[in-house]
Amino acid sequence: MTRRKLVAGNWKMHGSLAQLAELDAIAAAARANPQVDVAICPPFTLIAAAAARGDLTIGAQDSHQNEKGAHTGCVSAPMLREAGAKLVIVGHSERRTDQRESDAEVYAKARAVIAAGMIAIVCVGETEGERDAGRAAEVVERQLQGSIPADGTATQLVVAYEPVWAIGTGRTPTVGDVAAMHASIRTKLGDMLDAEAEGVRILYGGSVKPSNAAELMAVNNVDGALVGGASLTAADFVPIIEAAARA
Ligand SMILES: O=C[C@H](O)COP(=O)(O)O
Repeated sequence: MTRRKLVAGNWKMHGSLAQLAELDAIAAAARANPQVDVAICPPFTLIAAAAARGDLTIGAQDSHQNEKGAHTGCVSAPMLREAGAKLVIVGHSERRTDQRESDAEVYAKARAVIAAGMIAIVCVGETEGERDAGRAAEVVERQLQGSIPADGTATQLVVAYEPVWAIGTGRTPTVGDVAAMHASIRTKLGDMLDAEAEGVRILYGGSVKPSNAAELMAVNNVDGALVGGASLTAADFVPIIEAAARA
């Protein structure tokens, strides 16, 4: 099956109204490479302004699992959609660590995002210690089992494999390790989602740069990238979009 590649930028806790100027060149690259889906996920405060700027797909980095309620400081999926978000990252390893999010919470958040009519990008990935102990595949399988809503459709569900030790470090797994993990994720999705699994895009994330994007995007079952640091400027992000378009 042919899956459209998705290149999503996660700005994390970076950015400002002034930095939204970067989106113009990113949007131009998205228009020039229509075979690739492109998105930027800025902080909550910038979503509405980013979405109002033009036709680039804008996402969020987290969502609460409830539609509304007494949850000070939180933002719900319907609120994100109203602000202009079309997709939401859930279960990023930084939230699993910093906010101690469990698989069950990530599952509930993914369901809320899908129920609000958006795409959920569910993140999974092992720590360095887990990989060194030979437990990477087992850890990722457990995260998938606990975090992925089995009632989702392929069009509203994306998985991002992000080895924690590769995030922001400049280190990446070998192409062979990426291929093995993405194949194992595809198999697990098949067990959970039956035929729907073939359409689910599996992104690779963790130190994706212009210099390594082409080889990563060419790996079997790599359907795009979730990019952190290199998504902050058009100069770095556009070549990654172009590499995905060529893959
Ligand atoms: O969500 C993005 C990832 O955490 C990757 O971040 P990075 O590209 O800065 O390593």
